[in-house]
Amino acid sequence: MGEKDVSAHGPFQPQWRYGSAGRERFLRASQEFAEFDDGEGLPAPDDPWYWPGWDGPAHDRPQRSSRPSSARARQSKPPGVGRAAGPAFVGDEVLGNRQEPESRPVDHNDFRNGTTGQATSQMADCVKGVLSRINEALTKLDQPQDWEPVMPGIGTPGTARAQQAEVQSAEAFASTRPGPGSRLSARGHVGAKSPVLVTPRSKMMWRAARSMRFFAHAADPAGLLQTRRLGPPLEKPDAMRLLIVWHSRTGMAKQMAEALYTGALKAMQDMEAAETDFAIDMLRAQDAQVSDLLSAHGFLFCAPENLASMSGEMKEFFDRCYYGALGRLNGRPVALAVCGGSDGEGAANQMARICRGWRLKNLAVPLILRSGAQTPEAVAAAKVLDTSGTEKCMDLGGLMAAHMLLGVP
Ligand SMILES: Cc1cc2nc3c(=O)[nH]c(=O)nc-3n(C[C@H](O)[C@H](O)[C@H](O)COP(=O)(O)O)c2cc1C
Repeated sequence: MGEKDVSAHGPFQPQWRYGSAGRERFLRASQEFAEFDDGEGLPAPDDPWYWPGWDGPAHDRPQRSSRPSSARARQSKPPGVGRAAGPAFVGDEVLGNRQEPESRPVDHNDFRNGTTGQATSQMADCVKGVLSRINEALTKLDQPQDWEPVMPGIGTPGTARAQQAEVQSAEAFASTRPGPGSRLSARGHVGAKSPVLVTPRSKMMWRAARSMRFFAHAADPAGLLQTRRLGPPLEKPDAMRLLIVWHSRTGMAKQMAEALYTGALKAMQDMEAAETDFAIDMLRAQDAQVSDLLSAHGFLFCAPENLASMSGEMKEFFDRCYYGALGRLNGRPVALAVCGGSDGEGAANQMARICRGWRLKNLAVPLILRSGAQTPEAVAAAKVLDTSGTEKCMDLGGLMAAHMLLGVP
């Protein structure tokens, strides 16, 4: 069978499948459609919305039958009213924007007025109402810092307020965290200098960080495994470091630590080591952190004996840092200096045992100096380190510095 020759049938002719009755129905439907779509709102030839092929402007066309169409009958509209008078969209009904056709301004070229503009302002009012109701509910619930409805463009109910609430909640959280971690307060998150845009994403990130801190806090509530440096960055971060940690109540151990420092510095100068190559950090026990231990290559611990033990503050330093540094200091050199009234062995043994736990290499037997204080008055009095004691401490400090600078294994 050959290919069908469509040209043989001439131009396209609609085939009325249902005969004259079907054709009648089609024409009636077409007319109803034209009636429904026609009206005052139709474009004129000089209208930018007018396009060629349209069957001319409304006034050129024959008047339609005044018989209301079935569509109009359903909508109970007055006859002769065009499309613009009908409900523009369902939002009009919802927002109560329905107006009588005569009073309703229609300008298809100006979307700021007429249907679109009115509906938009109505919607904005509606949203504002919803936001104010949310605010009201939150105030009743007394948790405004957890939810802050913000809608840009139609009035932001206080970005500054949201920031303030966030800072408050963060500070409240930070204040509940004991230990060194509390210094990492919310100030780092919401800085006072730079403005912070509170967005859903920033809130999400902040809450995620808070959750992580919460779980970290739950896993290590006392901060015993805290290794991050708190405070200013290290000076000379690339240098070899000698760390002197000390505590003193009446001044003797402090002078011993200073003599240790002087001796180490002198050895460094004698060996012509550059300042950039060798750093000596002297920290009071309460200020020393795990990060200080980890960044040091050698240690001098100096403390008095109190009640046959090392002093409480020195013990607190070891307690606080022991597990955070455990296994990370192996093989580094250490030397101990202790002062006592008549003894000092107990404190020296305790510190030496801790250093063994850290697997530090003991460079010398503990230096123990005795002040001879026996009475309460003598114990409470300020101490002065004599020349002999100073020299011994300087020798120990110099020994440690030389050992480190020579790189003795
Ligand atoms: C509460 C207290 C307890 C002390 N217990 C001892 C002790 O058990 N054995 C000892 O030899 N000296 C003891 N002393 C004396 C101090 O160790 C001594 O005065 C030391 O020089 C103090 O060092 P500092 O000046 O650095 O604080 C004690 C002192 C105080 C205040």
